[in-house]
Amino acid sequence: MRRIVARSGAVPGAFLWGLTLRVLERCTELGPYLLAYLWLCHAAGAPSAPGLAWIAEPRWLAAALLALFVLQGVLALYGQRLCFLGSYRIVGAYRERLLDRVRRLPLGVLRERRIGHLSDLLTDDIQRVESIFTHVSADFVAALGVSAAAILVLAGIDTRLALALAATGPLALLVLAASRRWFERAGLRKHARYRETAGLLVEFIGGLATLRLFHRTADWVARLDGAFADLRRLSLGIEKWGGGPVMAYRLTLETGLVVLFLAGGWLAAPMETAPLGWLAFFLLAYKFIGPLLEAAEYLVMLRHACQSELKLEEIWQTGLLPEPARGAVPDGVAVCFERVSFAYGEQPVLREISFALPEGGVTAIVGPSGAGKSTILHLLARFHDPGAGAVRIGGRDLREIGSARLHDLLSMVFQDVQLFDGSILENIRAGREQASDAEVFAASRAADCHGFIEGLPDGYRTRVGEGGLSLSGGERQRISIACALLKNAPLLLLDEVTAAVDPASQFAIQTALGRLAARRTVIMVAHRLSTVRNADRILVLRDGEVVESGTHAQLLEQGGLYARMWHAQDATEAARG
Ligand SMILES: Nc1ncnc2c1ncn2[C@@H]1O[C@H](COP(=O)(O)OP(=O)(O)OP(=O)(O)O)[C@@H](O)[C@H]1O
Repeated sequence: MRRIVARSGAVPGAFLWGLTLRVLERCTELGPYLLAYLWLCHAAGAPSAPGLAWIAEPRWLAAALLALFVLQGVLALYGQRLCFLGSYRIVGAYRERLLDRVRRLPLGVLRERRIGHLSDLLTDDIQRVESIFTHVSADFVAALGVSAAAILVLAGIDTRLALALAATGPLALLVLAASRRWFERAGLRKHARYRETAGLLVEFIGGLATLRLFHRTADWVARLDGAFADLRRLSLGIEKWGGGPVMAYRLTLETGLVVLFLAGGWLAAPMETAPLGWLAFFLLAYKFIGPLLEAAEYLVMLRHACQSELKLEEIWQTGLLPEPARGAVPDGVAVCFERVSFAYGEQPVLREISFALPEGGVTAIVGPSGAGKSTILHLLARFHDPGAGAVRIGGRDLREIGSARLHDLLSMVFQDVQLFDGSILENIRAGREQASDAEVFAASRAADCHGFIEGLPDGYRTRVGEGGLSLSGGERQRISIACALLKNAPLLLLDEVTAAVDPASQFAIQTALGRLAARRTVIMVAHRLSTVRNADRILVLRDGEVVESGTHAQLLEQGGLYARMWHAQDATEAARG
């Protein structure tokens, strides 16, 4: 909770006041027992404490009880109000800062994280964290508070018996503390497995058609069954072992009553007012143990909420890219990689790679799968910063230019275009918010998507994305190209945009790209070499190094990797007819 308050930057004053009032409210529960005890002492003829003679008068006793209940009501009202107000203030500020953090996460990290996982974090997990403040913590602290007050009152009646009653408390706490770390680790293990299983499920559903065609569904179902069985085992383990320590805690606490009896017997005549004193003592003993047992239940809820907080903490621990206070202005968009190395975790992808691309024209990056082609585009768009070396645009290091200015300079079209939930018009206009309808239509015509959009029932107002119309890969790509055209950025990065579309769409996209490439600097990653033969220069990448560069004709003449890849693709396409 301290970490959440610190991350939120909110002042926890109201919340702490609320907590205090809630603790006081619960402490008033002891009042009737105390009054009854004092009254019984008086009735039994025990000498009453100075100033407590009024206890003999039933009307004063009734008035005291009434005052107590009114006080309890007032404390409950203000305590809850302040707790809720303070909680929502803290969690609201925390949520805002968290969203801001997510917004500033490196694009590479956002691409790696599954959307589902992030939205779970920002909805379910944050809600669980919210519940710590709004409900669980106040009840938990109030329960601890009333227990503490009860044991103090009991100590006032008889210190030795109070000590006997509380003797097992530390042991009970030890049981809980010992199990905490285990519970956390088990929770994180389950969380990791859950993420893997969710990922497998998404892959399975996405690739179901292909899997069926290749009769591979049975293997996948077996794999998924294994993952679910594992998840079930981990979940049961958590419930079993997570609940176990809480049971042990309750048992150890309740043993305090047994110790109390033994101590009572051993001390023989412990109190002058026995047996009335004994009666009051046992009633109050339950007010000590009862809330502590309640607290164990809140503790289970707290532990689940702590799991969620730990998951959210991952976001805070993910480093942000350093951003300059004022981004440097590059001189044009000539690109230069200077001895750039990059690794995903431990896996090196680019090794001291250097090349320079002049402004204007089309550069294609080709090479075998996994060579690091997309990674070059990702570094250029500053999804990540390089581990070593420098990526420059217009002579300035991207770290000096800063992400905001850099993103103004470039447009990127991916192979897997994600359109957001909204109309087609809004999706294209994302390229330039101020663009008029006429400019959007012009960009769509140039991207060769105006025709099919006009053919849709609601035209440009047709909704796409989640719950909307599903478009083909080629159609989505042309919309994305229209968006890039509208943005009119001088540097264009294309990541295998024609890899997964049919020849007709490929032709349409190529034509649109041709328009997009005019007057711009284009860097494209391509698998199909036929789509890059007209590029002004081609970089051939293998194992994270540039092994060849030149035009299509020059590279064919060199007879190296490019030439071999070209002939291999040529032969495949010829065989396909
Ligand atoms: N987010 C990531 N986390 C970990 N490894 C990654 C990540 N993205 C890519 N890689 C790995 O880095 C290597 C280079 O990936 P990259 O996508 O740059 O290659 P590529 O040449 O574009 O490959 P392809 O043509 O198959 O798309 C690959 O081995 C890939 O598995």
